[in-house]
Amino acid sequence: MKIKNICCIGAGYVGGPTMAVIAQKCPNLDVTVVDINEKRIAAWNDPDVENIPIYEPGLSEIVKEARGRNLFFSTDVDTAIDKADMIFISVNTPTKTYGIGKGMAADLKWIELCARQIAEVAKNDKIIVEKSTLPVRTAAALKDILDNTGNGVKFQILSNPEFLAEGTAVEDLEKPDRVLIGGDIDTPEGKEAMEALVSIYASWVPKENILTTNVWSSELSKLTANAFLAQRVSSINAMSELCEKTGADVNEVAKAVGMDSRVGPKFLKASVGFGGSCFQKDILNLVYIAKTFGLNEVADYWEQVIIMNDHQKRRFAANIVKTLYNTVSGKKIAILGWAFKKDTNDTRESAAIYVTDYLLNEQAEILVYDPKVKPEQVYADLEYLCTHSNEEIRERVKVVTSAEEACKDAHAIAVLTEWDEFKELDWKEVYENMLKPAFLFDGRRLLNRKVMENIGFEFYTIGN
Ligand SMILES: NC(=O)C1=CN([C@@H]2O[C@H](COP(=O)(O)OP(=O)(O)OC[C@H]3O[C@@H](n4cnc5c(N)ncnc54)[C@H](O)[C@@H]3O)[C@@H](O)[C@H]2O)C=CC1
Ligand SMILES: O=C(O)[C@H]1O[C@H](OP(=O)(O)OP(=O)(O)OC[C@H]2O[C@@H](n3ccc(=O)[nH]c3=O)[C@H](O)[C@@H]2O)[C@H](O)[C@@H](O)[C@@H]1O
Repeated sequence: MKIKNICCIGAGYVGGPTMAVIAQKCPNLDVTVVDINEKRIAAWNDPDVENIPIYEPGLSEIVKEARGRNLFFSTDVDTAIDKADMIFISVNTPTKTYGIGKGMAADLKWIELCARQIAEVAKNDKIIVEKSTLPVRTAAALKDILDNTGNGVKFQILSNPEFLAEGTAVEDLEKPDRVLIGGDIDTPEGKEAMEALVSIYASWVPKENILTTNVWSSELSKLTANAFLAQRVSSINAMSELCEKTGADVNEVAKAVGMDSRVGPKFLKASVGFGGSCFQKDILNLVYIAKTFGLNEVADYWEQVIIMNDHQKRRFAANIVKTLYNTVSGKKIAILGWAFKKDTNDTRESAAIYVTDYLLNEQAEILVYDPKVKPEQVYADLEYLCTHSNEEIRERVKVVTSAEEACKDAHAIAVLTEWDEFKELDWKEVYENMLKPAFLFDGRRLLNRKVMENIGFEFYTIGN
């Protein structure tokens, strides 16, 4: 099957970068990314490519090269569906906030809306690709909707989960460890659809890195991969607390453990807790799926990863309060970094939100600085928790434009995102402009204890 037109529904952190790279690598394909969010599409089309809505190193250059040539951004979803031979669904699948499965299951309403819209519009056979992260067996539900509400045209459903990490999206897309494609391996039409998608990726990914499986394995592999990664972070974070009690250093422990080739060195960095839009939501979803099958031990096992992560965020914040003589009421605390990791402007589930909320409960005055996050996002993140009134948040939280400004006259600093620029700060000057004793809490193991203590800081870090 020859694919000429591709459409992607959802111009977010996955749809945007993924389609930009496909368009760049396959100039013979026309790629249209559509979204119902007009502001987002306008930003993707902004003549100044630096204003595209997602910050990822290297992304603006790719968009500049491909946009208008064979990469298009539009709000006209129907036309894009109609034209496309292959449709990627890359819409959000957040945790449900209502009804059955509230707080655990994935909310699939946007996925279902896409399926119904595709069924209504499609006039010829199409390949539908699940790019969003979905519960295992979602492809069956999609097929049901498409086949029962469509115009009699044929749909092949593939699962092609995305493994990119934010901050390194372009690199991950250009050199993926693997591309996973699940499909109906038992029918010629299924195999043909899988081959069509394989041939797109094969334009730049070595064939041996393209893995094909049945559709259920592919869907479940994505949830499993995120659960394993998050579990490593929770495992090392659990050890960080023990290190603090025993005089061991978690970085040394991680290095010693990670040098075992069976364990490997990656994802063993102790931190204030993992954030990001997916780890928590995908594990909760896994827990929910296990529970629905009555697999309570399986569910409990994975839920512990989240429990440990919540504990890590809470104990970091509690340590600030305890160290500042058991009260932060009216004290200025500088929060350095709001994004959930460096090199992204994404703040979803960022540890900074929860640490700040905890400190607001204790009536602290908060000054936030992040090089890529806009003030409105900081306020929106805190307001979303509904634990403090909007007035209180705006009164107690100020978002400033430099780290120096945030730290001036502060009682304490908390480093919550590992931005490179925080390493390069003139810490001596920062120290001089703070109230004394000057407390510094490093939630990222970014700074050198000896150097900071020599400057004069009361220094606290994770796992040491
Ligand atoms: N953010 C990440 O790094 C990764 C995310 N994923 C998964 O990819 C999926 C998308 O995630 P993100 O891109 O981060 O989400 P996002 O929230 O940034 O983007 C989703 C977009 O879909 C649009 N949308 C929703 N319903 C629509 C509809 N019916 N028609 C047109 N547009 C619609 C929304 O307006 C939004 O702009 C999720 O399932 C997520 O779990 C997978 C790997 C990495
Ligand atoms: O499904 C997804 O959304 C994606 O989730 C993660 O990617 P992402 O959340 O973008 O970023 P990570 O690099 O995994 O970091 C997640 C969180 O864990 C933290 N982390 C990571 C690694 C580590 O050793 N320690 C640690 O605290 C990070 O600071 C961050 O807060 C996975 O790494 C991707 O493979 C996956 O595609």
